[in-house]
Amino acid sequence: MVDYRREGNVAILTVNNPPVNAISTRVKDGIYECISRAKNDTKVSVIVIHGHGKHFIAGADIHGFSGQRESSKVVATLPEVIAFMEASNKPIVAAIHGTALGGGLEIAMGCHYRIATKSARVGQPEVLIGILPGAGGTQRLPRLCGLGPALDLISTGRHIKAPQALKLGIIDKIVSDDILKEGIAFAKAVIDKPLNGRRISTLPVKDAENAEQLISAANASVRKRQRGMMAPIWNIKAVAESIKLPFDEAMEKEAEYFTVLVTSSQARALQYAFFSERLAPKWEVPGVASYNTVKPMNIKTAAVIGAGTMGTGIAMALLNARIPVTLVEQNKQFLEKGVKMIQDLYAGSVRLGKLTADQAKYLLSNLKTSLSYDDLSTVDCVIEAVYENMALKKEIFAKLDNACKPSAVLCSNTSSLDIDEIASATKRPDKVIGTHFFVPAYYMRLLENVRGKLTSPETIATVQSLGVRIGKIPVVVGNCDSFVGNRMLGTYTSEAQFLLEEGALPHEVDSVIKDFGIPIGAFEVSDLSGLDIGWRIRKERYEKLEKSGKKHDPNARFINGERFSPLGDTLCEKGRFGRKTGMGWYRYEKPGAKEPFIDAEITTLLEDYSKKHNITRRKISPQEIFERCFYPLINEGFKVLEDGIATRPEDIDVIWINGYGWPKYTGGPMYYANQIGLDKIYDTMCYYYEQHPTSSHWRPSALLRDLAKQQLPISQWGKQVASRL
Ligand SMILES: CCCCCCCC/C=C\C=C\CC(=O)SCCNC(=O)CCNC(=O)[C@H](O)C(C)(C)COP(=O)(O)OP(=O)(O)OC[C@H]1O[C@@H](n2cnc3c(N)ncnc32)[C@H](O)[C@@H]1OP(=O)(O)O
Repeated sequence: MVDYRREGNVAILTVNNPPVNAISTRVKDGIYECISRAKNDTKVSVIVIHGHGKHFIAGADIHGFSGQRESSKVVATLPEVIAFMEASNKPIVAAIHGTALGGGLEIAMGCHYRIATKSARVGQPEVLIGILPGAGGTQRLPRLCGLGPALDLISTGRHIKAPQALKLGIIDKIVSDDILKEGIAFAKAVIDKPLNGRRISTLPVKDAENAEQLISAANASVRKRQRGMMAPIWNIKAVAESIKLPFDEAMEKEAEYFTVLVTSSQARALQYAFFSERLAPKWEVPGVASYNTVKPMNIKTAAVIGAGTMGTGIAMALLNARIPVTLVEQNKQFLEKGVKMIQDLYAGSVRLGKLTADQAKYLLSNLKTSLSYDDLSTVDCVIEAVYENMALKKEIFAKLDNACKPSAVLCSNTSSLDIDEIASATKRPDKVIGTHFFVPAYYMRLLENVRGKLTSPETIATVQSLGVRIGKIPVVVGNCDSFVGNRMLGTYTSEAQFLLEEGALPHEVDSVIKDFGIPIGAFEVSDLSGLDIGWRIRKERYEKLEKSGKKHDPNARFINGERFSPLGDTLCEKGRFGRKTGMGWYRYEKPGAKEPFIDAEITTLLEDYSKKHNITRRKISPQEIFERCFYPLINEGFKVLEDGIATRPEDIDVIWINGYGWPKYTGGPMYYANQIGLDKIYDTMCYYYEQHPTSSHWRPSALLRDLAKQQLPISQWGKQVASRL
C-alpha cells in the first residue's frame, strides 16, 4: 500500500492503493511506518511522498466511515500520523498530481512543502459526504491560506486547481508533469533549509482580525445555498475554533465535531449517494447484458434535431465535450434563434470568466447548422429534441432512418412518450433509445436513458458512455409512460392538487415541500415551467379519449374511474400559465417576474371549486401534506422496481437527486424510505388507500410490502428485484 525506497539521501514514499490512493487503515499505517523508517535511516536527509497512478491521495477511504474498519497495526490515528510527519526534523515534500483531497490534502499539509503539477486539484470535500476534515484540515488550512479562503473551501467542498492553490499559498510551486522527478529535485534543494516556519500548526491563523465578519458571512451563505445540511454548519464551527483556541485544543474540538457528523444519518445518506452516483453508469439489465459485457460505439460526431431550449442545451453539452454537432431545424429563423441562444450562453460564460474567448470560439467552431436531414449521412448519433408529439417524432425518426448511416444511433429526448412506438417508425429499432435530458441540458447532470424492447445492449452501452463523456450521470431505465422520474413525479403533482381541492393553499403545500429540502415547491415549479405544457399534453389525451368514443367533461374529477383534478386546466383556461403570464398558482408583479405572491383570486377560485363539488374544506396539517406528497412518490418507486423499469433502488435515488432536486442529504426517496421504515410507509399507504380508493397511486406496492417484512439492507434490494422479474 505504501512503498519505500531510497535514492541517495532522498527517501521516496509511494502511496499505491488504486484507483484513487484512498487512505485505508493500511495506507495510514504504511505512511507512519515509512516515515518512521526514513526518520531512523541515517542515510536519509529528506523525504518525498507521492501517489502511484492518477492521484496523489483523494482522501480517506469513504467505505471506512460506515462499514467495517480494518484493524490498525500501529496505534496512531491519522491526525497523529500527520502530527508525527509535521514534527519530523527531516523535511518532507508532498509531490502532488491528480488530486490531493480531504485526508490527502491534510497529509500534504502535514508535510513541510507542497509542490503540484499544473492540472492538479486540491480541496477539502468532506462536507459533501456529510463530515469534516478530521485530521487537522479545519486547523491547518486557515493557517496556510487565511480564514476567508479556508471557510470557503471547507464549507463548500469545492476543488481548486494548482494555479489558484499557489495564489492562496496552499502549494509552494507548480512544476512539470514529471512529478516524482520534480519532487526529488525540490527535496534536494530544501535539505538544509530551516523547518521552523514550515510547520503549519505553529503558524498564526491569517485574517484572524476579520473572523467575526468572515464567519457570519460563511454561515449566511450556508443558510442560503446549503439549506438543511448539518455538515457545513459544523465545518464552519470547527474552523472558527482555530481563532478561539490554541492548535491542540482546537484539534480536540475538531475530533469532537467529527464524531457528531460521522455518526449522523445525513453523512450516511450522502456517502450512499456518492457511491450510487458512481454505480449508475455501470448499468445492468438482468438477464440481458451489463456494462462489462458490451463495448460502446465511439461517437465522433452528433446531430441534434430541434433548436429550442432543449435542443440547444443538448448541443452545448455535446460541444462542451468537444463533440462536433450539426444542429437541424425546419426553418432558417428557428435555426438562427437557436444559434444565437448558444452564442449568448457562451458569451455569458466568457463574461463570468468560466471560458476564455478563444475557448468559446473553439467550441462554437464545432457547431454546424442545417435545414436538411441529407446533411446527417455521416453522423454517429442523432438526438431528437422537438416537442412532445408522437406523430411528429415518428415522422422525424422515419426520415432519420432514411438519411443516416445504418450504424448511427437514433435517440429521442422524450420525457414521457413510448420509445417502442417511436422506434417502430424505423427499420433499426435496435439503434433507437430515449435520452431524457433535464433543463438546462448543458448544466443538469442527470441523463435518463430509456431502453425500448428492441434496443440493443450496444446502443445502451453507447449512450451510457456518451453520457459519462459529456459529464452527465447516466442511468438506464425501462420504457413505460413517463419512465422513472416523471412517473413518480406524477403521483406527487396529482396529490398536491388534491390537497388544494380539500382545503390547502398552494403556498402551504409548497412550504412543506421546501422545508423538507426540495429547493422549489410543486406549484412554484409548475409556474416556472408553464402550466400550458401539461395542458397541451392533457388536451391530446382528451382528444384521444373522445376519438375512442368517451366524451371528456372539462369539470370531471374522475377519468376512467381514477381521481383527477381539473384545476390545472381551469387555470389555463383563464390564461394563468405561470410566471410567463404573471399569474399561475401564484401572482407575480409582471409577466416573467420571479417572486411569487399568494393570490387572493386563487384562494377564492379554490373555495368556489370546493363548494361547487361539495367538498368541505379543512385545515390540512403539514404532516398530512408531507405524507400525501411524498409517500405515493416513494411507493411508485417500489412499483417502478417491481415492473423492472428500474433495476436498482440506487438508480431511482440518483434520478431524484440529480433531476428533481431531492435533498441529497436524505439519500434519495428509496434510501429515505428505508430510513423512515418500510413498514411505516406500507402501513401509511394502506391507511390512505382506504381513504382514497379512487387514486391508484395509494395502492401499496407488493414489493414494498415484501421488503418491509424481510428487512433487507438497501444494497440487497436490487438482487431481490432481479429474482422476481
Ligand atoms: C477520536 C477521534 C479521532 C478522529 C479521527 C478522525 C480521522 C478522520 C481523518 C480524516 C478524514 C478525512 C476525510 C476524508 O478524506 S473523506 C474523503 C474526501 N475525499 C473525497 O471526497 C474525494 C471523493 N472522490 C472524488 O471526488 C473523485 O472520485 C475523484 C478523486 C475526483 C476522481 O474522480 P473520477 O476520476 O471521476 O473517478 P470516480 O469518482 O468515478 O472514482 C473512481 C473510483 O474511486 C472510488 N473513490 C473515489 N474516491 C474515493 C474515496 N475517497 N474512498 C473510496 N473510494 C473512492 C469511486 O467510488 C470509484 O470507484 P468505482 O470505480 O468502484 O466506482
